Amino acid sequence: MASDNLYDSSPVYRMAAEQLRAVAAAIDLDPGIAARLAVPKRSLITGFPVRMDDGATRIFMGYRVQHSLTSGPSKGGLRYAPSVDLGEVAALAMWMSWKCGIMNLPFAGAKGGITCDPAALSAGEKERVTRRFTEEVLSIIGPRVDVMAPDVGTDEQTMAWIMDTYSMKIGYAVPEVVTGKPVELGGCMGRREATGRGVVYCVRAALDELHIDPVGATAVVQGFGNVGSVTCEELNKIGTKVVAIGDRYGAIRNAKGIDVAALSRHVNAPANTRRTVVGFAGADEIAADDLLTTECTVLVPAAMERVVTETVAGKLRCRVLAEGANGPTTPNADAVLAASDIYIIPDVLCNAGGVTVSYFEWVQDIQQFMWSEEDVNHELRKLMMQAFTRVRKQAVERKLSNRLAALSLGVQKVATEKLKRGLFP
Ligand SMILES: NC(=O)C1=CN([C@@H]2O[C@H](COP(=O)(O)OP(=O)(O)OC[C@H]3O[C@@H](n4cnc5c(N)ncnc54)[C@H](OP(=O)(O)O)[C@@H]3O)[C@@H](O)[C@H]2O)C=CC1
Ligand SMILES: O=C(O)CCC(=O)C(=O)O
Repeated sequence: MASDNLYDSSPVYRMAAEQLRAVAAAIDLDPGIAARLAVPKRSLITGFPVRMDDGATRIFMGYRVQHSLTSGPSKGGLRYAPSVDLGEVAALAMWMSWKCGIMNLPFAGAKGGITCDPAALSAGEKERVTRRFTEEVLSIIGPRVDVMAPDVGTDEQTMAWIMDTYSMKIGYAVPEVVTGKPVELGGCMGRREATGRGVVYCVRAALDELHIDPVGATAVVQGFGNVGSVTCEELNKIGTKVVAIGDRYGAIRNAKGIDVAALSRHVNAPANTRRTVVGFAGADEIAADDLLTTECTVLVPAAMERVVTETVAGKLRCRVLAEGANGPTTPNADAVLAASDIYIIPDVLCNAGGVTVSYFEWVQDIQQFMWSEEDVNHELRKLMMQAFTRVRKQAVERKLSNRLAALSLGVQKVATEKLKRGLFP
């Protein structure tokens, strides 16, 4: 039977909806609330024209999905990638709601995206795409409505263009309309590093629980962008060697440990136009398909969704799966992993450092009082470890997997707020 839910054509959205059904069953969620939470509050779809460098006009598809507005302004990143569609963005928005709930942040979930390959756009084209998209979503964003941040394919510069476009419309500077912007424009110290730092705080806590010394442990990381590269640096700081890293173009391996600083220089070298890890002299190239199944203590997917499939799950050779990316593990893979001794740190907890420091940034911009990086990192660690403890307590007391425990805390918080506001008279 054809579905009347227009998000359902996306496998990523179906995966998020399946997770929600599993949580609803596990915590005996009110069916009316469960049905409400399964569908985003509102979505804006826009096809908009941009003049390209060669003079041609190209139409881009952009999306902003606000999963909920119950808990405060909606919050979540903006993604530029070829895979972007309505369903992917809706799933990511739903996950943001649960993530903000787990972290006790006064936000609801949102996400946005533009279908494009950012590597194929010039800086000027990217700026025009960003500014035009901002104009298109102007009526549904704002510091008290919906606050964007970076995600795959976007960065501090993208946020600066959004802030500028919005501020020009309002007539004065509104730094709190986005987070993850340059520090010079009201950005927060440590926001760029926050997601990777949070991942490694969680890894450290998991290794402690498993009585594994991080010194001498090994890691494999998929993705060497914002989250992946900082995760590698932070893993090195706790004594864990990164033995394999991959990106869109391939993967590399060095059993003695990859020199992360040298790899960053290789990736950012002007001659490396694809900014890829491939070709790095300090490691051997391996088949991209072999990356996730390389033997290691900690595996960190930090790229895209649904990479740990049922087949891959059966071949994993790690002790800890730390989900830096959103949605890297499919529900079928979860079923396989449940029968293994792999310790999963689920995405909605593991990568929550980014939105947590975004919250600090929003607070600082509103108060016009900026914190030191030391204060930011101290508060980040405190909130991440409190959430980690809450999730583990829920898992142990309710006999749930870490994923169901984390999701159930997030879902329950949003559901309680909805019920208290009296949406079901
Ligand atoms: N930025 C943030 O603060 C947060 C990000 N996340 C999540 O973390 C993940 C990574 O985001 P972020 O680091 O910001 O994004 P970036 O754009 O900075 O980096 C993405 C990385 O993933 C790689 N990649 C893209 N597609 C593939 C693929 N098909 N196979 C292998 N590698 C691929 C990219 O390679 P290449 O450069 O070759 O394209 C790049 O190395 C996403 O799931 C995002 O939603 C979660 C919380 C916060
Ligand atoms: O920092 C933010 O507001 C959102 C980060 C994000 O997009 C995510 O956690 O997936």
